[in-house]
Amino acid sequence: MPDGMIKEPSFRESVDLMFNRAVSLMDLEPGLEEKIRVCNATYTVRFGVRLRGKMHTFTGYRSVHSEHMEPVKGGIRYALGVNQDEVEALAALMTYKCALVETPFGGSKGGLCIDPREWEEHELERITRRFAYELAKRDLINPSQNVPAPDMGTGEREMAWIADQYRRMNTTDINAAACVTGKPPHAGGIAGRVEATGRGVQYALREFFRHPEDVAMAGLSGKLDGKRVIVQGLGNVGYHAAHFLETEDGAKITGIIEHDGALFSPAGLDVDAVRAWIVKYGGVTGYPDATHSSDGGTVLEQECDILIPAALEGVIHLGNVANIKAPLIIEAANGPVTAGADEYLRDKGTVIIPDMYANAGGVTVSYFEWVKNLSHIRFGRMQRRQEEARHQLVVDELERLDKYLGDAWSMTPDFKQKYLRGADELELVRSGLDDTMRTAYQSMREVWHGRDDVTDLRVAAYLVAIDRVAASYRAAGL
Ligand SMILES: NC(=O)c1ccc[n+]([C@@H]2O[C@H](COP(=O)([O-])OP(=O)(O)OC[C@H]3O[C@@H](n4cnc5c(N)ncnc54)[C@H](O)[C@@H]3O)[C@@H](O)[C@H]2O)c1
Repeated sequence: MPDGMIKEPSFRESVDLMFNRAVSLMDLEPGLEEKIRVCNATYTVRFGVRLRGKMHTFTGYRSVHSEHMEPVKGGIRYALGVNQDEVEALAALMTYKCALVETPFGGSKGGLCIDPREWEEHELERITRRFAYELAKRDLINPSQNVPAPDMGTGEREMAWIADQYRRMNTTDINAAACVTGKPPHAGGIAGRVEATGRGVQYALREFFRHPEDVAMAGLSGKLDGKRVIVQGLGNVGYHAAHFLETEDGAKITGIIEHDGALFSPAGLDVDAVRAWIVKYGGVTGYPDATHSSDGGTVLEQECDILIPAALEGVIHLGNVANIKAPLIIEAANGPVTAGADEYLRDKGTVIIPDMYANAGGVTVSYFEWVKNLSHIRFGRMQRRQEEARHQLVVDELERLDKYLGDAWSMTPDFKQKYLRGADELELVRSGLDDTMRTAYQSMREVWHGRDDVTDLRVAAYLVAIDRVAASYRAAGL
């Protein structure tokens, strides 16, 4: 967070400032700008759970930023610092993110003030079920109105509890599984959701590096191979991004910053080994094959090619921005750069791939999961229909061969299966995600390069997103 000396806007104000910068370049009809910007409603709940012999009171939030499309969508965060300003900022980012990647949702976000590490699993289950009950009875969890997902401090396990709680409260709702996404595969989830946000970060970087002019704007050249990367937060998003970049693109992860300090190794860290150490010991302290610093901030400021903040908001602020050396920052976390730091970096020429695009992989694959749940059909099978339509001639030919060859098909089972059953779910999810990340990048890029008054990707992303939200308000006649 900022040094005490420097007063910066809150997270929500920071998001609004970025929004206003984009709106000043648009020609929206009077009143529409405000309607889009404001948060529609935030529900605060305080509930008690009897644990360890006494009653504990917990505070939670669910904020609905925009219902221009329903259901609204956004994760549930478990962290001690959760507050109304934060959930409203995150809900607003969800509205713009969904519009940018064209998932048909409004924006929402929730949070519970809790340190999950302080509680046993069975205690967390009781707390989560009670929180889910409080939200579901007000339709703040509902397959057609409000669909949560994982965020910091939550994952598949919590989503399975939430889905089960909703199902118990709505036993006749045939679409109950679609009330939340990010569920484990055996509880209605979809392959590839856990990795989705980090995978999306990788796809976003691959798309960026497909455009040498864009790469040159960051003062870089070449491909991802050999690029020095520093990652802050080796949780769900940071780990998957770092793991895929290291193992599939040849990037060198030179720094990893965690809650208890940071590791640095110019030769490159073994991401899986660091992750295993964190899982075992709760942090990076003591990890043997790197230089350890108890002050994570020093590694954030190290030389590198790509900086990936993947933990908290507001980590690059007016107090440290002058020391940030990375020429390219990809915002895997939501809001890691404050509005003031953003302006400083823009003036310096640092290229920032903004959060609303960079971490949209999660909501994209959540959309696939929601569609899968509502369709009540195995995802691969549904996709097969499209495949078949596209390859109708091939399918006709296969059927003809089927009749002709009969049992002889057993000689080529893989070939036949591939065509007649469709690709497997993970393959489909990954290709759908890749396609989404490419298309969204193109839409931002057209604005970035196509308008003289647009000099950065963040404002380009806001322009595309706000334009789409405005169009849906106009269409609805509001
Ligand atoms: N999970 C998702 O699908 C998803 C989707 C979109 C955006 N995001 C955003 O990505 C960010 C991370 O989410 P996540 O799901 O990976 O959370 P997570 O809880 O899985 O991981 C967060 C990691 O950050 C570390 N951390 C905490 N405080 C830190 C500090 N001060 N310095 C360095 N590291 C610290 C934690 O120890 C943990 O390893 C958040 O901003 C979240 O809103 C997550």
